[in-house]
Amino acid sequence: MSAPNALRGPSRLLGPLLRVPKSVLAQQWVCRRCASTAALQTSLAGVKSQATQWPLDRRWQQRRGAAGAAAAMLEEAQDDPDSLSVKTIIDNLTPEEAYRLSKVRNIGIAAHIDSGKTTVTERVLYYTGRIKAIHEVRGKDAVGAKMDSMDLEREKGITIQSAATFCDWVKKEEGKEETYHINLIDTPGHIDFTIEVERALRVLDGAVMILCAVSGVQSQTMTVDRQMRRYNVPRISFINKMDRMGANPFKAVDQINKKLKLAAAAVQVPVGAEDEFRGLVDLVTMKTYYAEGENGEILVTKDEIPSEVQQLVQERRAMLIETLADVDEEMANLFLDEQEPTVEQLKAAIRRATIALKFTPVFMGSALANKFVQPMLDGVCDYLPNPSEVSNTALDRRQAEAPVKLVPYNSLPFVGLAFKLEESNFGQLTYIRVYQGKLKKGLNVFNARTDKKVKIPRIVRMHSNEMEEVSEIGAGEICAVFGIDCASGDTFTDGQLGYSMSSMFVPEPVISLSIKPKNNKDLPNFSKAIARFQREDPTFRVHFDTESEQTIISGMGELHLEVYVERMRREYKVDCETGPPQVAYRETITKKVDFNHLLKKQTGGAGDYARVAGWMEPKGNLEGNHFEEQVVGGAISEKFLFACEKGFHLSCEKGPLIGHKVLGASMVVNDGATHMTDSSEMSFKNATQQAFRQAFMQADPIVLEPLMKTVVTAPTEFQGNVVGLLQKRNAVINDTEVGVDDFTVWADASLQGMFGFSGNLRAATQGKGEFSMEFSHYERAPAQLQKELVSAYVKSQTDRNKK
Ligand SMILES: Nc1nc2c(ncn2[C@@H]2O[C@H](COP(=O)(O)OP(=O)(O)OP(=O)(O)O)[C@@H](O)[C@H]2O)c(=O)[nH]1
Repeated sequence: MSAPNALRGPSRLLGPLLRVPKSVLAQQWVCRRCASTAALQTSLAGVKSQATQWPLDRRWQQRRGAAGAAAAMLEEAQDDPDSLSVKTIIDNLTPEEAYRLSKVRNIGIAAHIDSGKTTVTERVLYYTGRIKAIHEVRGKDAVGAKMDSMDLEREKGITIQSAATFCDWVKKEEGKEETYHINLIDTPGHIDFTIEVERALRVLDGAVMILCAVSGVQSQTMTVDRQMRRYNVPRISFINKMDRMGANPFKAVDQINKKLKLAAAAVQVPVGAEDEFRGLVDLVTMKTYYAEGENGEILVTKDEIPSEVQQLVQERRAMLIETLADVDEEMANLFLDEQEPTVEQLKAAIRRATIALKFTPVFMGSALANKFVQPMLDGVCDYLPNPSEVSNTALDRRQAEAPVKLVPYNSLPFVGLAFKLEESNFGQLTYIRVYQGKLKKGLNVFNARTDKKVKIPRIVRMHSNEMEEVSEIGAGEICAVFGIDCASGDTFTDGQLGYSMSSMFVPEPVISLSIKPKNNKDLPNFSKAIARFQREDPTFRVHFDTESEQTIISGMGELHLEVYVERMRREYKVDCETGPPQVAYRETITKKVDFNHLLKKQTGGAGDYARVAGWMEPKGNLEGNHFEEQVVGGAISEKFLFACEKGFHLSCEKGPLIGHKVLGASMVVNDGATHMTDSSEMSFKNATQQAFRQAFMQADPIVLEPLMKTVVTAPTEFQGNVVGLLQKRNAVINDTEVGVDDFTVWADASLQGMFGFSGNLRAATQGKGEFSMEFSHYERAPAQLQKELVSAYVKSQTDRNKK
């Protein structure tokens, strides 16, 4: 049996847009080979037609009465752009709804690898009474932290999947107690699992950015900073590991200001340092806290500020006020009038500036030493927005995709976004952020992409891998539902609204491997696992390469793919064989070339006739490819030109030089000829593909390779070893920073050159070095590498033709 035509060629890492129909076919093909129709169906279900037919505006008009004042207000607000402010919405909330929302926080915890996200989250759960005992990441009791529920996470001591939980924090202030409901997502730090951070930040209203008190801003801090900016997520910062030798929170504050270019100021000053770290002075209230109790659960507040930090407290408080005055008008006025702000004025200014994304207040503590996670939790309540203070919009597909504001009223029609899928023992679990209206058990909801109606059978609140069943979830909250078939990023509405929300940013994979089960009897489980992983993780891609007859998995890095191979073994009992990792090369052209190509075949019956002429040239950038027709006088009719364009895009999927995708090529067709009977869409498509191939090869084609931003950190004594390792791999070192006991190197390195680096680094640093790599851009491959790749491709083509 031969593979479908469209799939001929490896097209290793198919792009997300063009890929949709092709990957469906690819999955079909993989699944057919694996003889698993169940897997085929599930794979297909994930990538249905993008075309959406909206249900008519059926009940909306009739229901307006029922939705009441809120709906009328919203409609008015949508009609009048000036009234579309968050303030209008808040001012019109009923007191009950305003109160409910003011006590909700949806937050994420994001940071560089090993900064202590999971350890902090464990303390949050403990202090809020969600768990009864503290267990450590890689702890001696072998239980492991609550949020690292996967065995693999506990063994490796890293977070692989983000985990959601919720808790109630009773904030005590001046004898008053207020309970806040916090939905929290702990995200992985490793760049290979970056999609988990993307999707969490897409739906959260605020974040806690954790930094290590010794290392400060690290490479992944910069990545999460970019991600928080991408989704406009306000953040507070928490400097963890204050107990470590060399801890310097103010260096980290400085780095947030300078490296992240975000105004930051400490809102606390430590009392004692490193293993003597014992207290904190709050610069807003000017009170001192000490942690007592077996697990630091008792916070003792004192009015006196210890004499040894009094001067530092004055300096740092002045810096806090000055920094705020730079970003907040009210504070600037007080500052200019030389007035001392009150506690309320300071808190209000920090809150305004944080929510306006202009400032981050910096808290500090040591999660492992059970010190001062509670004041950070107060900071979440005081300074991060509630759901009604964040602007969320959808596109109204019935109104030419006009942006519409989503309002967290319970009484409005339901709108929610499925941001994460996970297979559980009870079936597919879909995490949903409810933006508007209520999600109720038994409610019929419509998937905005497929327009399919589904009934919500079960709603749960997640607590890591445990769940609590609920009958409804209010606007502005996060939950998970069972039994709905959808893809990550799908919008659900109750059918009255034609709304669709933007999905999260999905980075392109850069590395691939061939994979097959060691044992043929495992094929059905293998395809089941592949279908599941693909559905859950949009950065994990699979296609079948018809030339090598291999299944190819692609992802964000070696660790990413390793984890899936390991999960296949553990969760599906399938041992796999994998090939060496492959790089997602690209091809492009470097000069302009004219073409004039005639396809003419007469083999009895209807022939093939198509002539296409024009030119190919570099597009000027590497963002996709470009096709244009400039035919005058009807030399080629409209429908044949459409076929030419199709031929062009097909050619770009598999370049003539080494069979990888083409980037940055532009093709203009400005002339041609048609035959009365022998011309067809097929002949024009084929003629364009042939012209493309010839012109491409004359246009000095080159291979592009992915360059990776690489950051290595290790104890200073290993600096020579690490630099030597990087140089051996032809990395270009851009910067080095030597800290108290660690040093960090920033380098640009080719992905190919970095294969297997983690093993070498481990050996060269006694396992103490760590590194991260993130795709930066494509760059021309060295001539020798291009030569090798071209000859390997030519050989594989010749071998194939001989078969
Ligand atoms: N000294 C010290 N070590 C800490 C502190 N907090 C966490 N650690 C340790 O740092 C290591 C990493 O902690 P995790 O909580 O797993 O860090 P993470 O940021 O969740 O890690 P990833 O999700 O894998 O990026 C563990 O060995 C912790 O015990 C702290 O306050 N002080």
